[in-house]
Amino acid sequence: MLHGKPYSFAAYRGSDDADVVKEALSGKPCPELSGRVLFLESISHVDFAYICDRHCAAQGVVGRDVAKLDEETGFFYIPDFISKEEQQEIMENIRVDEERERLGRNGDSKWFRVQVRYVKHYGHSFDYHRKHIGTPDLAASTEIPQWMDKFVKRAFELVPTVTKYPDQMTIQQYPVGSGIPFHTDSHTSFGDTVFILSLLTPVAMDFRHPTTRTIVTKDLEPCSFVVMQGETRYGWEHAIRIRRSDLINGEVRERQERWSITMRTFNEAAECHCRYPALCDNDTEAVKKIREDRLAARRALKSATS
Ligand SMILES: O=C(O)CCC(=O)C(=O)O
Ligand SMILES: [Fe+2]
Repeated sequence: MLHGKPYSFAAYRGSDDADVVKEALSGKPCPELSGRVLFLESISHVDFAYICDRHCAAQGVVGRDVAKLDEETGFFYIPDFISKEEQQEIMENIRVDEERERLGRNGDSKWFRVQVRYVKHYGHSFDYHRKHIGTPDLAASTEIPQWMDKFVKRAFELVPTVTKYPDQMTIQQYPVGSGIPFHTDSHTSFGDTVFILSLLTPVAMDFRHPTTRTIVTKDLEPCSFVVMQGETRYGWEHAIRIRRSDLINGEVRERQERWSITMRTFNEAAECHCRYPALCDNDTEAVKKIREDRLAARRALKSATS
């Protein structure tokens, strides 16, 4: 950037939107600027959620300045949700399914590496590049495994606000030192409830509020279960920091390999009408296109079957 030259920044929700604008405007005379030529460049590290939510807060869209996450704000934490024996059972089921799937597919695996962690999807896959539901071939199966059934039923019993049976599940393996960057689970990919079952070792999960930048750290113990709904699910981001240890109650705790199982419901309409626009992907060009494509597919199916 040259000194003494004026620059402006525009924030987009994703690089696809930024690319569309660049393609349409850059290097061309702009009638609104008396024909002056605009030169656009894109960068990927502006924290658009922060900028956008500051703007929304000024308009009173996001009102609350909370520094706590609890059941009132949609954060449910259930320690010892499963027993150590059940944890063993789950790890064994993961291993057995893996063997069966490998045999069925001539050794082809549905485990994928994302940064340093490994992920495997059931029911619906997730495309981390597009930040939305991925193609069916990337999922290990069209349903979530039957061996999770009793745990889902347990969640229904323990958390009365859980009302929908999940149809998407992701198993993740976190090697020591790995994590997941700050994100909110895509609003238009999934419904209003996200489950996290933590396996084998503990980890600190950070939640970040986009307006206040408050960080709330929750320690996720092995065998614990988290339900995220409402404000926690839609209005905060969450992350597991990329590091080899966590500071818990003033003590350094070395990390060990961790596993997790997350479950969600598929958002068929790909629409979201939440009160948290800064973290919502409802109005992005990419999601508008997804809605159009799904509608076209439904129409094509209808005309083929009528
Ligand atoms: O593994 C976890 O505990 C959380 C994973 C997560 O946030 C996600 O997959 O969206
Ligand atoms: Fe997440």
